[in-house]
Amino acid sequence: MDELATKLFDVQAVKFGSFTLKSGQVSPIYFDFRLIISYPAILEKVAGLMWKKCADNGANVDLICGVPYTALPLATLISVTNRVPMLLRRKEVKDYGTKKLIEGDYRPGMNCIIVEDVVTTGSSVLETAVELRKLGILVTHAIVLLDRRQGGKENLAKHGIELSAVLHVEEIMASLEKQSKVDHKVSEEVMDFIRGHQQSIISPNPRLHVSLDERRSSSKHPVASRLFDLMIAKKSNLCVAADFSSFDEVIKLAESIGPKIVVLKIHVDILEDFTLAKMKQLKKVAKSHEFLIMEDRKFADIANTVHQQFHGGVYQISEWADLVTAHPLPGPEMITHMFGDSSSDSRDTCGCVLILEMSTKNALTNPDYAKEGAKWGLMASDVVAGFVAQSPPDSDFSGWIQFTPGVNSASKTGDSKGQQYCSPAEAVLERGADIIIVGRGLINSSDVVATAENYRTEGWAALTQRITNP
Ligand SMILES: O=c1ccn([C@@H]2O[C@H](COP(=O)(O)O)[C@@H](O)[C@H]2O)c(=O)[nH]1
Repeated sequence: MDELATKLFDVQAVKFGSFTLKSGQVSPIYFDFRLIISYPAILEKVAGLMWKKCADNGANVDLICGVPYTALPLATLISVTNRVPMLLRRKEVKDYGTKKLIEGDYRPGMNCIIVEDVVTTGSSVLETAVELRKLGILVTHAIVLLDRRQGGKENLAKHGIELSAVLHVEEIMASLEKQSKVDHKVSEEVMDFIRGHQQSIISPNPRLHVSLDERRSSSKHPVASRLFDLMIAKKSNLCVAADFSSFDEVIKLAESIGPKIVVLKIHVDILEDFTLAKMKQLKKVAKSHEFLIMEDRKFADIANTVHQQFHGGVYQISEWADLVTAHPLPGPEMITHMFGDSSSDSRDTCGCVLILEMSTKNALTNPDYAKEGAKWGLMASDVVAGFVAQSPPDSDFSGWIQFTPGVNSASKTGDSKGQQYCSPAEAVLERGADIIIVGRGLINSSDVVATAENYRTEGWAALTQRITNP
């Protein structure tokens, strides 16, 4: 480390004086690592140490991505030397061609390590992580040549990113002082500045503050794309849970509130008078009022059984459901194979909605469960259109849609059987809901049309507020 610190000082990649940083602060030390490209031996040494740090930390690496621009040569060298594929993040979108911000070959669910030269607050690393996460790429580690120790490690940890640094500012100062490159006074001045300038950052969540149009273009499932279109066209994020035992009641409700909703959710197995002919009738209503039908089947068996439950039996769910819920409990293979093989038509006509968290008190769906389920969902982006949750999952992806049940404006607590409720605004603004699911709060009201309009207005206003005022 002494050798590296000296080399960086000698080529003036570490400078002392008075420097105005991006944040406006005036710093007594400046790291100009752009210079390293003029010294291939130093570049090679640094890239080697960074990759070693990464390997020592046991990070899972499928891809690496450099933060533009200074870290790009470092990332390229690491990529080529270690045969690890690289992604390129653009700073600005081109207004021609593919208009992509991230270039390269990737699949959702892949682990990407971010490579950076210097971290102060961590904001540049986070900006890159946000863009990668929008595409379903997992980002849990970043590797940096120098950590200025001004809060970056802590800030990134809050966003699920572990930062590893080859050098820390106090090591550089100690080393340069030991070798009489700087005197003790300068060293003290630098360390006082570092201690006095700890900074935090607030970061946009990858999904919560992105426009629906933009999310629609990153969505990977045709049913999710259709749902984004409906939300935009109908200015609605309302899904109604039509939990009646009579199919005629469901159809009557759908006819009256159809213009206000984007999804009608049913439990087909509680309908006493289910017939495929009545389902055809409901499909007609859904077509004319433009809403999707979600079967809240909550599949949770082995893939072979779920496949039969989905396609067969008396309900023939695959014939009519636009969305169907499933627990990730049985594992990723069930999710991948539930609709059949990759050529199955159902993959385009029906989207799986994974239940990552339940709304009930004492549910076993804890954060680790939700995190793992979300990861599996990302790996099956041709099957999964969204998820049911009470908070944004760790592995978030802006092309997915979050459905949040347990919404009821009239009850602050819940029912007497474990269900918990919150308001539409709380569901959207605090819990990350894109779509609010309202059941008894609407279907038991005396004027379902007026109540649907109230939920639609409140839910939509909250969603608009969240997008426009991050
Ligand atoms: O975690 C979950 C998952 C699904 N639900 C379903 O949503 C509705 C809620 O009905 P309310 O009358 O508004 O309580 C119902 O169909 C549940 O099966 C859920 O509540 N929680």
